[in-house]
Amino acid sequence: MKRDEAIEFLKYGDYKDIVYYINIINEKFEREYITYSKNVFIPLSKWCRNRCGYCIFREDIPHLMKPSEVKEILLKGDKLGCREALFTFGEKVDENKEIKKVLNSLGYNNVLEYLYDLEQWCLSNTSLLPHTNCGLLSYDEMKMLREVNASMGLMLENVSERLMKTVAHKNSPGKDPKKRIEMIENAGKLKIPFTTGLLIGIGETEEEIVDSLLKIKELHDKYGHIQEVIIQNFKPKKGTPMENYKEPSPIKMLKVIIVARLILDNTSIQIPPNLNRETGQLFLLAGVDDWGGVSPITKDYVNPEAEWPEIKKLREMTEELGLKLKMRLPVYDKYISEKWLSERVYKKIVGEYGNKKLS
Ligand SMILES: O=c1nc2n(C[C@H](O)[C@H](O)[C@H](O)CO)c3cc(O)ccc3cc-2c(=O)[nH]1
Ligand SMILES: C[C@H]1O[C@@H](n2cnc3c(N)ncnc32)[C@H](O)[C@@H]1O
Ligand code: MET
Ligand code: SF4
Repeated sequence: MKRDEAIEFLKYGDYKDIVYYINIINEKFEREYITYSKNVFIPLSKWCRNRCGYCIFREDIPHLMKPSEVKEILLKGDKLGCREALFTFGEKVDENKEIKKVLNSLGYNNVLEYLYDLEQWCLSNTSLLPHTNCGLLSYDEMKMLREVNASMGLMLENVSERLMKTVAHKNSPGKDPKKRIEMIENAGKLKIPFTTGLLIGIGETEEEIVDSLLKIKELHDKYGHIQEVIIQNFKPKKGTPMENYKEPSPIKMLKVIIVARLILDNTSIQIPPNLNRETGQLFLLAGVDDWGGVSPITKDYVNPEAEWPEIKKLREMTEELGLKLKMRLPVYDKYISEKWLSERVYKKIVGEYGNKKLS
């Protein structure tokens, strides 16, 4: 889909245009399965150097989870059949002096050394595979974490520089699209299976949505590492600067998903089911093929009000459309190879799941 056509459709497309494109999508993209990843969410620290206008996750208190707390969640998740350890936390939390002190007392110089140790422990002691999404990282930092991660992620959010001056990102230097694009590009150079995505409804224009998708496509064409793109709908949170902003309508989301599907070719498109309880099922009609991480024990700390549907419910929602629900690992099947994974993670996956079917 060309840029102009996509913008025109997002702005003026009516019900006939929507049906027209949905038909094209379903002729072109055959699907049998909709995937999800059974995970535990580990919010290592909620302090963050940024202050995004939409974020309820961030806390001023400089807190860091203890090793014992992290291990307890990992072991509990392991017992319940989870296969992903999602480490999502504030950006550059060791810029905070008190967090730095705690890290030093644990014997670490910085938070990524601590994270590496926890992820290493996770690989050695559980069947879970780490996925890190903690904001901006340098080339060398990602190179180090690649050893112990099955995949990593960073939301582009949007390619718009303009948003850096609005309530969404004016207090968040880490949301500068130049820096985010650089990190996604570095992940490609390092051959890290990568998750990125857009946050829809934070004051962006239709042009900016299309340009963000085209940028992700460009990076993927160059490196082949984007395993999935999350189309995340903004949900207003009480007490945040954007609490009175409207969330995107279901039709807006449907149109963005259509455009994403037609721009991104075969890259998976993820819709979080807890943020789209009523509408998620309809989005499958437009080419969504992944429900993302779903947890039986931990909440979505980024959207704490939005409960996870049970796997049983997710299966019903999927099967009603004649599709099948399939569990995946945090790394998509097509990236499970020595090219895309460290020796350690690759061997763990092949050894542990090689002859077993995930259900
Ligand atoms: O529970 C959540 N999981 C989130 N995840 C987890 C995601 O659903 C899975 O971890 C990946 O699909 C890997 O399996 C993210 C992962 C990223 O790399 C980037 C952004 C997100 C955003 C969220 C989120 O808001 N809530
Ligand atoms: C982890 C990811 O969660 C998203 N995120 C942060 N706050 C919100 C919100 N209020 N609604 C929906 N998504 C949000 C951002 O895109 C971030 O990168
Ligand atoms: N703080 C990181 C970011 O916004 C991780 C997700 S938000 C909790 O990129
Ligand atoms: S969305 Fe991420 S970067 Fe922004 S304030 Fe929240 S934790 Fe920090």
